[in-house]
Amino acid sequence: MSLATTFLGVNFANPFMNAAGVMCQTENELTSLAQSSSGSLITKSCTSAFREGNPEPRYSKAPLGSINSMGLPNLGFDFYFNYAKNTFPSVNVSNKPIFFSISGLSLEESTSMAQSLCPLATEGQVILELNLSCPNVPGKPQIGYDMEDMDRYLNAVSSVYSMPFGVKMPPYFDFAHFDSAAAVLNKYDKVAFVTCINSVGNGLVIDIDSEQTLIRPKAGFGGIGGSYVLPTALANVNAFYTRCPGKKIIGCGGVTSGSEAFMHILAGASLVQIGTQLQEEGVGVFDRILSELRTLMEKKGYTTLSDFHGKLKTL
Ligand SMILES: CC(C)(C)CCc1c(C(=O)O)[nH]c(=O)[nH]c1=O
Repeated sequence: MSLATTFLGVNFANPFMNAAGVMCQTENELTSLAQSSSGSLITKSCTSAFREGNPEPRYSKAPLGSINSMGLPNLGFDFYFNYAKNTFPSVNVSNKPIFFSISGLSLEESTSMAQSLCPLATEGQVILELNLSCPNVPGKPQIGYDMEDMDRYLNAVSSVYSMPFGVKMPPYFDFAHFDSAAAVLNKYDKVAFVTCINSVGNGLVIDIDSEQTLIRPKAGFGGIGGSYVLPTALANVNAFYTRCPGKKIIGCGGVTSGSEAFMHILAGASLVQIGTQLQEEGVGVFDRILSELRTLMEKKGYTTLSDFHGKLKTL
């Protein structure tokens, strides 16, 4: 029985990692992930400069998951670049790969960061995940929801970034959108993987006792994660798995146990990110979910991930 897998030519001891944004903003958090049982890790989406982010409370647990409007708090590109280049190798006791998330506030900022990151990627030290939920100009929807802007973004990054990279996609809910988003991604061979999904945007969770919102920013509106989003996450994983045959899929959304991880892999995910459950449970979640997935595979007679990867059956 092995949970090992190869992704973009790199060996992973297991398919699990954190979702960008969760437990990956500071050096201590990143090192805690580096020394956890995860197969890999990813940094908090960064901007060029340090960002304070939104006023707290900006994250809250909710009955079936979580809500957040963090506002992109991060220590700035240089911090994560130096962490990946200099600090990570010294704390990476299990030689696990590290992903690097970028979310510039403009096409120019993201392109500039990608260009600066490229040397580290060519040395095989990082894998870029470009966050397409990044903000657009006010009045326009996030990049992932504007196909022309997404095309321009990928064209700009591809022209300065010489290595394969991936994109973090917002959730889609309409077959016309699965089709049009996949059509844009399939124009770029350098887009080697697609991470589905980011949080389901602008939900509203209400506390009935206080009659208040749970978070302060945006009048309580925020991205929804956790069990609430599992069916949408699985649909997006499978929709892009079938529409982008030349690309790998990373699944993210609603993974709280080995069962949901199994579903993501069955739907087409090669790696699986854990967000809300990691935030709530801590890094022990990786040990628990690894054990649960092993037990489930044993019960089903599977010995490797490829025995069931992408093999979802329809009726
Ligand atoms: C939502 C943005 C602030 C534009 C990007 C960062 C981000 C955040 C965040 O930092 O608020 N939260 C998420 O659930 N997903 C994200 O991609």
